[in-house]
Amino acid sequence: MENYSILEDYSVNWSQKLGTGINGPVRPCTKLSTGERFALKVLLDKPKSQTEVNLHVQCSGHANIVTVYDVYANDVQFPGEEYPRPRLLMVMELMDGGELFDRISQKRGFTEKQAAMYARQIAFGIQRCHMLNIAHRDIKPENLLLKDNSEDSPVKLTDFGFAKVDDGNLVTPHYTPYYVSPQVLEAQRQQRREQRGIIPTTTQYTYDKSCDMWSLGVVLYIMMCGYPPFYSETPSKTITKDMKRRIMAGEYEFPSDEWNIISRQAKDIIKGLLCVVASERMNIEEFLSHPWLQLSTTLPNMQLHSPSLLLDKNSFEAAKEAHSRHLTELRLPETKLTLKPLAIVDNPIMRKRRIQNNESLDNRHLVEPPEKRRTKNELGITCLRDVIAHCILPPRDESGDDSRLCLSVQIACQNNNDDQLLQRLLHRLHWNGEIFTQKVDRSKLAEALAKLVESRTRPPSEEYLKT
Ligand SMILES: Nc1ncnc2c1ncn2[C@@H]1O[C@H](COP(=O)(O)OP(=O)(O)OP(=O)(O)O)[C@@H](O)[C@H]1O
Repeated sequence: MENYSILEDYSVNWSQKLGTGINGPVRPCTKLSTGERFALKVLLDKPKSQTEVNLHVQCSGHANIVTVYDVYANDVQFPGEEYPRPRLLMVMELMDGGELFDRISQKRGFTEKQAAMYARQIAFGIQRCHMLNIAHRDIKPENLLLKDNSEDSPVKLTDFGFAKVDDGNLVTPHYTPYYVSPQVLEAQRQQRREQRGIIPTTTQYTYDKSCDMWSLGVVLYIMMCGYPPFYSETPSKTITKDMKRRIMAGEYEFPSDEWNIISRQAKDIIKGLLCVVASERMNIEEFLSHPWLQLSTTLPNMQLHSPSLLLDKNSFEAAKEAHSRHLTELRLPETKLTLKPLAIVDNPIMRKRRIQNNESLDNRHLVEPPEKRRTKNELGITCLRDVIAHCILPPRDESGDDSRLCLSVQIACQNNNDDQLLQRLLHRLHWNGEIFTQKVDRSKLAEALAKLVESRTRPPSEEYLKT
């Protein structure tokens, strides 16, 4: 990143726009030393933009990702502004060919084979991101640009404004049941509970990479037929309730008017992508090795209907808008609330419930009935699992220290207060009852707790049952 003025290296055409997004126009610029033309994206210098630039730079340098050449941190004052503001100026390769779908709409004789060629290129771009453990999270027609106006121009992925390092992805093939670590199973178990909405947990999980695959499915579907898989009967710019229900239920069709000329393999690959259950959705490697993408395969040479249908600007705009909204919803889990375990909640409703359950303070000295002890044990285990999950997938907004982990351990201790094994294993990891006095090895902690949970959840042996 350079701190000196961009104008020492480039001349910027501030009045021309190559395109406009939420961050304002992308403008053309020319390198002074070579006369070469580039595209300039200007972002307010904020943490979110720094992440965008960072992740884009990391993924850059691949044939199917728009290359970032230079980044400048300059104070820039635009007309109407009272003072210059710190901005990041990202110099990217110039994509002169426009958006992929605009090109397709102009094509005569667009075939399945050509669609497969584009799909492969988009997938290579996604593969690059996923290999770096980066989820793009905004794969949509507007972010698929063509290098130039030639027939064989490559398509490239751009706009890393929603990209993030995907540290919570549990659905890649590395987690096949045979190789899965207990920690991952633990986290998956918790995630399933969370998805069913049964028990609120303190940890968040994401399926970001698999969201990219879903989006790829939508893009591919549109490329094949010209309309989106999930649409509302009355075209609207927002995502309707009915559309949402269909998306959630994975209800889409291959209407015969457009799809009867399309191969079974193409439909098969789309089904693999538009699979509602994220863990069963095709991942990028599976996608790229699918027979439909092996260009040696003989694909129907029929002219697809998509170009003519994409020409209907109104319905295409509505489809793009709806897909964008769905992407926003897919990204929403980040803002989920975190809730306290029930055991430590102390509010009037909980107090009343406890009294109704004969758990009032007066009764505390009484020996608890066995089923209540079992519930207590379950609660203790849940808290231990919360700690394990915290170690494996720390909450996104966790600060650099262990304070939230310590809180989670304290809660687990309170709910497992008669467990000597727990006390001993924590002691070995330098737990003083409140904090870890040395930097704790989270994977060791998770592993030790997983063993403890396992020992407490193992069914009684047959021998024991006989007595
Ligand atoms: N490298 C490029 N070369 C040519 N045009 C570009 C380039 N990058 C972006 N554009 C054009 O500018 C538009 C906006 O770019 P981009 O999507 O990166 O901006 P954004 O402000 O993040 O937009 P969004 O609203 O999609 O999040 C693109 O849709 C495209 O038309």
